[in-house]
Amino acid sequence: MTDADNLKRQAAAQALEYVRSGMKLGLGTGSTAKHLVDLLALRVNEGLEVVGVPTSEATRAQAESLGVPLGTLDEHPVLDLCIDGADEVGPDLTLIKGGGGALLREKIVASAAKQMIVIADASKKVEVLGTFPLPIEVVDFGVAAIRRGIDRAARNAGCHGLLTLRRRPDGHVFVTDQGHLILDAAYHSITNPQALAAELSNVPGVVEHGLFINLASRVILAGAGGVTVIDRA
Ligand SMILES: O=C(CO)[C@H](O)[C@H](O)COP(=O)(O)O
Repeated sequence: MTDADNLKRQAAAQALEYVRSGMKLGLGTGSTAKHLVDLLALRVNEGLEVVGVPTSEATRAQAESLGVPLGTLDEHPVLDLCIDGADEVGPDLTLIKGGGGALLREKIVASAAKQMIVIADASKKVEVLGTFPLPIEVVDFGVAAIRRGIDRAARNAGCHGLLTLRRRPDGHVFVTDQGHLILDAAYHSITNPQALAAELSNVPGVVEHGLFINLASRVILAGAGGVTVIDRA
């Protein structure tokens, strides 16, 4: 396991301390969430009783293969806790998410949870969001016009930068679990995430964006110096 992987696993292990039998749990997506599901499965095999609601087909497949009981958000519209990774953690626990392309389901699941715990290695903590390109999920219709709408909206919030259509490693266009496309926005510095989030949400064709505001209640960061838990004020 690499050092970074080891830190991700430490953060995931710490998050499991907050999981109790009987909980309905949102299960995140990505390499850190993958550790969480691995560790959760070990606890389930020891007798922990939970129902997981996965945020992606990848997480569903992993959890299913490990024997974690799963349900849908339609069956469990209120979750006790959601545990997920993040691409950046900014001030007031604002987040950029969607590096793995699951932002839409992740935001729906996090919004349905009474509490969201974010797990990450400490390198994800930033003073200003935006070094990580902001994923913006759009419909597959009129993408050139949607891009212009996004550019206008971003300017209104003091941001500008290149939008890149996300592709898979094999060069094919990346399509989300919900059948949409992702534009990755290289804004570099998002000084007013609330304003940008509001602007982007008003662009026709934008399904969701990767700014998570007022959703994370706790962040668990694992670094060389140990594990730090930060609660939202
Ligand atoms: O938002 C996400 C997926 O859509 C992930 O949580 C985010 O990309 C972090 O991934 P990782 O744990 O692999 O660094």
